[in-house]
Amino acid sequence: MTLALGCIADDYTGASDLANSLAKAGLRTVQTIGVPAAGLALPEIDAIVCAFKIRSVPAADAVAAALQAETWLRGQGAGHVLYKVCSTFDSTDEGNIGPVTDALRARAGEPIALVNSAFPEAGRTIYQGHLFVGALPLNESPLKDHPLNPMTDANLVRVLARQSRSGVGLVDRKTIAAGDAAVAARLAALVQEGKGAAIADTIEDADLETLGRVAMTHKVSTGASGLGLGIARALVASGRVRAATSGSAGLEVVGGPAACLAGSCSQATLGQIAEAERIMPVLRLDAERLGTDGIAETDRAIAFAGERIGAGPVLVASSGTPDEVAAVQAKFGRDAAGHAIEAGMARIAEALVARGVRRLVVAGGETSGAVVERLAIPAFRLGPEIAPGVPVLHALGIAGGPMVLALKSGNFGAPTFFADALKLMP
Ligand SMILES: Nc1ncnc2c1ncn2[C@@H]1O[C@H](COP(=O)(O)OP(=O)(O)O)[C@@H](O)[C@H]1O
Ligand SMILES: O=C(O)[C@@H](O)C(=O)COP(=O)(O)O
Repeated sequence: MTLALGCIADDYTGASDLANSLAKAGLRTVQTIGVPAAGLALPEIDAIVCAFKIRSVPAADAVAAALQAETWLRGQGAGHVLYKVCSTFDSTDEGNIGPVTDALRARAGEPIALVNSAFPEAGRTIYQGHLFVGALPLNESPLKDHPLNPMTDANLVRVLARQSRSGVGLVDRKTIAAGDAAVAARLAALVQEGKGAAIADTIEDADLETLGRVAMTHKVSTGASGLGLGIARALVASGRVRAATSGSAGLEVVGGPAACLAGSCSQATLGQIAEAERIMPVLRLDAERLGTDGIAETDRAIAFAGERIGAGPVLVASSGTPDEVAAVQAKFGRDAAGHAIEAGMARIAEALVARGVRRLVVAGGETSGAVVERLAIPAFRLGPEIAPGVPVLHALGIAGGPMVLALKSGNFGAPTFFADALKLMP
């Protein structure tokens, strides 16, 4: 197997979002959880997305994981490695986008890395280095209230510079509209100025196609699904990959009980939980009690779901409003609160799978990471798309028969997302 593209994703929902974009562009794609064990049989594929949970861990740990994956992906033949980050640039001044990009670039011996988190299909655009979420600058969007990485500056050149060893420059829209040679010349000029990373503007998919072609002339880049799409289209257009009619599988019946878990506190997920209350039993966890008496609170959820899953899907949610999140964080601290709640969600998932659940929907990137790690699923192949950036995932390499999951980025999906997902997970 020779890979056309190797990807390292900083969270699990982001990984499936990217894998979905690559598959839609015709690349045969598999998502692995970390670097897979040597024995895992992979089908003939064009791209691998190695999913990690390294968005909110200490920078040194994120760098170590990414470098390990880079070595493995290069060993599989990947000429280009894309570091997949969130389209809303989720990070703090400590990292981890800057430290990992610096490390991957140094490892590849490249003078500069293109960095672009745009995903126009999901409303993420970049102009003069400023990231917009729909019509709002990042710092005015709901991301300002993210429980782990509140985004308070829309200027990605500044945001990345604060967390990078290298200087950061801008490739503006006018340069991108002028084409590949103009972008290459701008990157060369930035290298002369001593910059090691370049934020690139993007308003529409055509910009991503230019950036994808230019990225492929380098060994490493950093971006979200949009840049992945640009790179995939460049690979197909250049003839390096023959596009499959569809890089993902169609609808497959798995059957058995279904459950949904929500740990995202995004506005989108809060709305989706409210909507789900119209069609399925919903248990709202007491987040504070998860911190003080996690076993009792998760036992309550396991009993609630266990009594009902025979009759239809159920939803268990820890999600809270910004004020509720602030209160829990004031009591336990930001990281400890997040860890305790994630551990609770993982325990509930494990118990529900032990009770026969084979169809599982999880909302939230960190939450999905905690759940998938606990379930020890080594890899996924792609199923149909539920919403932009959210595919159905078929578990590979597990015992106990087929299992499907949907790992939803907190911000993604229509208000009816939980029902939409279950419809495509029969
Ligand atoms: N009620 C709550 N109070 C405080 N933190 C919470 C609450 N519910 C969930 N969390 C934590 O908030 C974080 C949400 O992150 P994540 O799951 O990645 O969602 P998103 O996809 O929206 O970023 C997780 O660490 C989760 O454990
Ligand atoms: O790029 C994106 O927006 C998503 O792929 C993603 O990474 C979302 O992260 P979470 O919101 O933490 O799920």
